[in-house]
Amino acid sequence: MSETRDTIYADPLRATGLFAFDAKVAEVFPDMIQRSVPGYATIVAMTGLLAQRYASAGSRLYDLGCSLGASTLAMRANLESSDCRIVGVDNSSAMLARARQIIDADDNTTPVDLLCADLADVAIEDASVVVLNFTLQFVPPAQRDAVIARICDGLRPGGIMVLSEKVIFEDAHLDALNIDLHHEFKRANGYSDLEIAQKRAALENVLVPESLARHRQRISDAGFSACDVWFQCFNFASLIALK
Ligand SMILES: Nc1ncnc2c1ncn2[C@@H]1O[C@H](C[S@+](CC[C@H]([NH3+])C(=O)[O-])CC(=O)[O-])[C@@H](O)[C@H]1O
Ligand SMILES: O=C(O)C(=O)Cc1ccccc1
Repeated sequence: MSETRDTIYADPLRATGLFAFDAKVAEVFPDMIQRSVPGYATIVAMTGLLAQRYASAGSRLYDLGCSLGASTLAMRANLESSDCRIVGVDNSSAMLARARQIIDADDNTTPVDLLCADLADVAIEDASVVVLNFTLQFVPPAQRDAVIARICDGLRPGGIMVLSEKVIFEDAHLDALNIDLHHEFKRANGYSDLEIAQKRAALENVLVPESLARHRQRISDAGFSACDVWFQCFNFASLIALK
């Protein structure tokens, strides 16, 4: 299937207001995220391998902020444990409507429940794998401690959380360098300086990145026994946390 190209920020007249996961974004999302997030395809694919290793029989696997279900599909394709269910959660009805179509077209039979809800309100129960792939960065910072603590509480012992995020660097020079390298990555993927600047403005105070040290502290405070970065490219990183 050919992907619809993301031109949302190409025209100065069309750039209005804050970034939102509406129908226009849902339509171009696979192209947008692939051209905007270095390592995205690798992170999604490796999430499938992590799920294969950590899923336990009869447990639930959560994809929080599932968008079109990329991580859900990667986990579903790799699962070897019996009687698992995957629960995809997203608060964008436009994203979930498309996710439903994509998941129904997949011939794997592991059950997938899709919930249109705020991930902060969803019960996490009897989980072996919880994935937040570039989602916590959109949750208001004041809610983040409680979200990660509830995930830890809902995981079985031996379970895993995969947390992928845009991050900031404590050193101002490294921060500026990595932001610049990310913009170079977007330019190399065909985005113009105008598109990069307009999207950056739209994401201000909507996508709120934190440092890896902040994430590690929160994960430790929540009760996870171990955590570390398993992937990083510029200011995009993914951590695994073990219960
Ligand atoms: N509070 C919230 N509750 C539920 N969903 C939310 C919330 N806030 C934002 N979202 C949803 O989180 C998703 C973030 S995109 C995830 C990509 C996906 N994981 C992927 O691997 O393709 C990442 C990005 O676009 O940078 C969007 O679909 C939002 O609607
Ligand atoms: O495009 C960016 O600058 C990003 O930080 C990544 C991103 C990807 C998709 C939606 C929102 C942000």
